[in-house]
Amino acid sequence: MHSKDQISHDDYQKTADWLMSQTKHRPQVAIICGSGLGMLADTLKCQDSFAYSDIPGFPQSTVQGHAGRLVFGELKGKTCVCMQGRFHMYEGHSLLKTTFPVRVFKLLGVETLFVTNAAGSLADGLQPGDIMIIKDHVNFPGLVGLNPLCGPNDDKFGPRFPAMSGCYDKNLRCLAMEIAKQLGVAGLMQEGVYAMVGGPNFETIAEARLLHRLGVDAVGMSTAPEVVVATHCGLRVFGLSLITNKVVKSYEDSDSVNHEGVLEVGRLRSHTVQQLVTELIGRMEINNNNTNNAA
Ligand SMILES: O=P(O)(O)O[C@@H]1C[C@H](O)[C@@H](CO)O1
Ligand code: HPA
Repeated sequence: MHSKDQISHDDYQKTADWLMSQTKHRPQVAIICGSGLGMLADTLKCQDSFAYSDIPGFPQSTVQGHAGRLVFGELKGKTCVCMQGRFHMYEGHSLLKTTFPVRVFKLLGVETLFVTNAAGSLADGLQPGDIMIIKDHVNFPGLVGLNPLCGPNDDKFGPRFPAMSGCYDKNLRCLAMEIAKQLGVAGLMQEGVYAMVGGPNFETIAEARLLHRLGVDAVGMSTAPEVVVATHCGLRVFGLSLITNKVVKSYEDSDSVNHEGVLEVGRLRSHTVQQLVTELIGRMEINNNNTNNAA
């Protein structure tokens, strides 16, 4: 990794300190909103919000459907911070920039990270509009060395060789399914494996077939680097993929996916995703094992 790509502990701390000087909220939960899912942030009470362009050190969002605002507020008695817009590798950000907010959240005292994304389904049982609870991921860029943890390890955040088994918290996954039953939306939900590809192009048919054979249930262009960095620094993680399209796996199929269609399904399911996340945040216990929470 080139030294100009490095971000020092002080750089993260400066951004965290600036945010703490601008808001009284001390978040326990951080939520990253996927494409078309930014409305989650609108439900926070007593909001303080900041354009990414005003936050020292923050990258900028360039993708349609990612507003570029950090929103602090209360949800069901928990203090939250919500990213209305995330950063993707394909936008040209380094992976450390892509995941910059996650370490800032850690320094703000966050103990649980919620990640949401839009994804295409490979599993036959997952239809557009379904919601997949992420059980595990395949980090394709990571497997070939495109990993935000490459380069010198920052021991203050976590170990050189962090385990990734169990990185999607099992208790939260079970609670989410229980809540889905109570909300009457269990029929839309199942657990599955998410794979991150680099994008920005959608998959070829041969790539789709390969992913399917490898056991991938849904594919997207984000999330894995954020989860790797969150797990490295000890955050508990919960993830949801909104299935926005079926990935074309047949040469006979004339369908093709586009970003507008992805955003449209996001709008259609926004209410359900919002209900699920809100209930889950309300009912989950906070461990307060993030020592920075004293701030
Ligand atoms: O930010 P997410 O992962 O939800 O965005 C997905 C992947 C691409 O950025 C975009 C394609 O439509 O949606
Ligand atoms: N492939 C990759 N990323 C995506 C897709 C897809 O089919 N749908 C939404 N994000």
